[in-house]
Amino acid sequence: MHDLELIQVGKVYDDGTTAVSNFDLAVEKGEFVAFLGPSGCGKTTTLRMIAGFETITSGDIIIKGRNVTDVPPERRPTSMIFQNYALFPHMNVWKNVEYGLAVRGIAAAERKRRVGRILEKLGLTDIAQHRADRLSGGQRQRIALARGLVVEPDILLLDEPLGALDANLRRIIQNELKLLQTELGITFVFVTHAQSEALGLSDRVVVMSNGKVEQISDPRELYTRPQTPFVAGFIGANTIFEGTVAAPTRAGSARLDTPFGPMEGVGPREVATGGKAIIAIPSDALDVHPPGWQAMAHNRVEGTVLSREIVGHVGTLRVALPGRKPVQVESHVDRFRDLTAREGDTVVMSWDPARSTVIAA
Ligand SMILES: Nc1ncnc2c1ncn2[C@@H]1O[C@H](COP(=O)(O)OP(=O)(O)OP(=O)(O)O)[C@@H](O)[C@H]1O
Repeated sequence: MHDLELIQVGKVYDDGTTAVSNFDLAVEKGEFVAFLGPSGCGKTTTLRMIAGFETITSGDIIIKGRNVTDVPPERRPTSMIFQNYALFPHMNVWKNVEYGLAVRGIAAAERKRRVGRILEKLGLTDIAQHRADRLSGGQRQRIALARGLVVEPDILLLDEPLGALDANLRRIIQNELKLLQTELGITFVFVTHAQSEALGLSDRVVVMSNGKVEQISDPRELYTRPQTPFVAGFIGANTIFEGTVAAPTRAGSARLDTPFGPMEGVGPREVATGGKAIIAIPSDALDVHPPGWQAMAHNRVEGTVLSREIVGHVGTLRVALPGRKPVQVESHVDRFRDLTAREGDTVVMSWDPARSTVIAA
């Protein structure tokens, strides 16, 4: 049995805005799933529908085998943590964390036991008597987390919980969050528009655009095998060429005719001969050679070096091609050492067909 299932879930707001359509997802117990996508794509709406704060217009939401579509938020086995934490400013930390238990009618002795335990787990015991509005962003975030966890939910829903923190604190709390999730074995559903956060923390990422699911994959597959043009453009730093499918050359791969010559890549999805398609190449899959390099007749593109930069361990080369935006090659600095090309030089870029993906456009 899944912890959470969304079956063809849709949401049309009263003013006619379609926020989410045909959303299908099944989440295992203990999984960490992130909803990732640009602003307005429907992430928060979906999370709020799971929590029960928003009604759904179509489909069903099943939690642990039970259809909760008509169950109010306080009777769902979920807890939600908001970006602004929504703490009671005048109450102390203990009271903030205890509140949800009191609302649920949990007896005083049990409340004391649970609050004490969760404050200890999150390192908040020493500030239990401090007022919430006198605390730092990191402390407030932990209190919000304690408040969500103290009710012992099956599913913790987190809406951009780290959005208000500075980069350093964000990293620290990301680590804590991941450790806590692994330790408690609770299912986490996390909304973010920060790609690194989604890819770094989750077991699976749901990429959304315009209220629709584009792809549900583990982070690695999202990087290496985008399934839609949107994902290819949104995740990582892919170079994308447009073309027409010349022939599915062999099982699982396809060849495209493009303005930059023939290109071959893995085509995990059905792509019809003669149809429009794109090929996506991760920036670190590109090899750079001197002009005149001819070892491959396909998957080779010639351009002019615009810039060459090394920051830490990463080398970046920007290469201009006629009639399109520059191509970015990223690589570990070691691979750049032997590269003599400088600004203005002609280079040939090539890549292994197995590392590029053909997607129907
Ligand atoms: N109460 C509402 N009434 C009408 N439209 C709404 C309402 N809330 C959200 N929307 C619209 O629904 C769409 C999805 O919004 P939602 O907040 O779910 O997106 P999001 O991906 O979470 O965005 P963000 O990252 O900016 O929070 C948007 O077009 C938004 O304007």
